[in-house]
Amino acid sequence: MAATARKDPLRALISQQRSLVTPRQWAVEDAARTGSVLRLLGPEPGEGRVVALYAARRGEPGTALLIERLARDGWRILLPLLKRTPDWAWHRDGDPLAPGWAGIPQPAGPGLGAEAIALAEIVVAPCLAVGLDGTRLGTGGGWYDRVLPHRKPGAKVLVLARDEEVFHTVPSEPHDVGVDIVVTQTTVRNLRGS
Ligand SMILES: Nc1nc2c(c(=O)[nH]1)N(C=O)[C@@H](CNc1ccc(C(=O)N[C@@H](CCC(=O)O)C(=O)O)cc1)CN2
Ligand SMILES: Nc1ncnc2c1ncn2[C@@H]1O[C@H](COP(=O)(O)OP(=O)(O)OP(=O)(O)O)[C@@H](O)[C@H]1O
Repeated sequence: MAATARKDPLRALISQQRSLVTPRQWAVEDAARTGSVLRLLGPEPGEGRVVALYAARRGEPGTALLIERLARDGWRILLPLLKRTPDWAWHRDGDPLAPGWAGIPQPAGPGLGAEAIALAEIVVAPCLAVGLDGTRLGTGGGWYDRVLPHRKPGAKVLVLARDEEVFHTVPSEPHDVGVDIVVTQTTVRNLRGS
């Protein structure tokens, strides 16, 4: 079966599993993933360093606490603007986020263009599933596959996932962009030995 046809059943399975996770369980897991990412980025303040994150909606590995902590540590934060064509806007500590496409929180703007991702040294991307070979299964819009090629050379792509969403490999197509780091509630994996 073609990869594209194998993606949807896996998306449905993971979405079903995620729908069974209680708010309490999300909070515990999110706290663990947040701690791991903060440790990975190092103890010193970000001081103007740039990270591109996603603003999670309910039912995705959370980023609210991570965004808050990074902003307070001085990191400059890029968040997606939820148009079909990828775009980014700055998010400053305390700025309100309003629900956009599919209820995902988004900053007010202005849009900086897809290429703004090139400012970031690390990109925290959403996934539904991830392979230890670096394959990533997203929600199906191709948004990250279109924007990640604009990232700075050497910028790491990190995904947040649940333990049961990590496989040896997941269905992928030539346009799919690989992942460097996988953070779950129990593990941090550097996939490219860097
Ligand atoms: N939390 C989270 N953020 C994320 C993603 C995600 O999966 N989860 N994305 C994962 O890829 C990207 C968003 N993907 C998108 C895919 C399609 C459209 C879209 O079709 N927008 C319409 C309607 C806009 C509206 O209603 O305001 C359009 O532009 O016509 C928007 C965003 C980036 N941010
Ligand atoms: N670089 C690209 N340029 C144009 N179209 C693309 C590109 N990457 C992906 N697409 C298109 O986007 C659609 C969805 O791709 P795919 O199923 O890989 O999304 P995804 O990786 O799950 O989603 P996302 O990247 O938003 O998390 C496909 O029809 C694909 O052809």
